[in-house]
Amino acid sequence: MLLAIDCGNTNTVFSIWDGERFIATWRTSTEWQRTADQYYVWLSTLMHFQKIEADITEVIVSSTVPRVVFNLRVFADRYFNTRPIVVGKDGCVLPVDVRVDEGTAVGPDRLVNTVAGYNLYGGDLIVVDFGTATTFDVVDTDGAYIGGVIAPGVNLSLEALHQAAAALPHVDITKPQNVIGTNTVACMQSGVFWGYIGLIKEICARIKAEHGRDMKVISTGGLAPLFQQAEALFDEFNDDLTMHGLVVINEHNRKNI
Ligand SMILES: Nc1ncnc2c1ncn2[C@@H]1O[C@H](COP(=O)(O)OP(=O)(O)OP(=O)(O)O)[C@@H](O)[C@H]1O
Ligand SMILES: CC(C)(CO)[C@@H](O)C(=O)NCCC(=O)O
Ligand SMILES: [K+]
Repeated sequence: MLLAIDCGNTNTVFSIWDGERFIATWRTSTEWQRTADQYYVWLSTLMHFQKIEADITEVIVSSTVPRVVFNLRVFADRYFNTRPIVVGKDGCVLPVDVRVDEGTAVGPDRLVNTVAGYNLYGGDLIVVDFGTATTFDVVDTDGAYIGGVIAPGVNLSLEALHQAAAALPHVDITKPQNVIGTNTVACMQSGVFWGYIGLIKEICARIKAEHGRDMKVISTGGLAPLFQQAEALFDEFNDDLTMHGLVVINEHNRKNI
């Protein structure tokens, strides 16, 4: 079975793929100090608790945080006796082209989303991922990653207001009833929520105009449904998009060996 690991700047997700479906998914915070042994204690405890008996023989990693990769390599080697495939590193071939400025290190999560989007929905896509940052990945007709947009994440925007202004509290995102807030929290939620609706609409419209072809908009990440509920911004929502991309890239590389 395959263990797929998606490390974001905030959270790391582990999923076990049995060849047909994901039989389990667990989430932990991303901490570069965590050792191989700590990963194993955490993972084996959860597997035991949920009575999951998986014979893990393959590991694939996508990490937006370079420092965690070393310990995840040790983890795969020590506990599953396998060399992991690491997206964006030597030994990992992508099934799609990457057409960006020379020397640009595209976030591996964006490459994985591109592969997943093309595999599931075909070419000419905008993939919107609501993580620490909100990214828009543009997928060409042939599946190539051809660039995109990086915007501050939703929670990051709220946190930045709180950090920078003494009188602004810590606030969670929600869909406000009105645009005109009548208290501080409602004003902040309105700014970020409706500001984000505008940001998504404007960026997608401009990408479509620049690309000059019809495009589907695919969303992923926990916050996508919140925005979709206010306006039909996305053609599809797929919460497992990144994990699906890791499975596709793993199969592509194991075949190529
Ligand atoms: N309604 C909601 N209100 C506030 N936060 C939410 C809501 N729904 C989901 N979330 C948050 O969204 C997060 C899931 O997003 P996702 O996994 O895509 O990004 P992340 O793990 O936070 O970022 P990264 O991948 O960059 O580490 C969860 O951590 C959760 O806290
Ligand atoms: C933009 C993030 C932080 C989103 O997770 C990640 O994809 C990243 O660190 N990217 C590197 C720069 C780039 O993708 O062009
Ligand atoms: K993510």
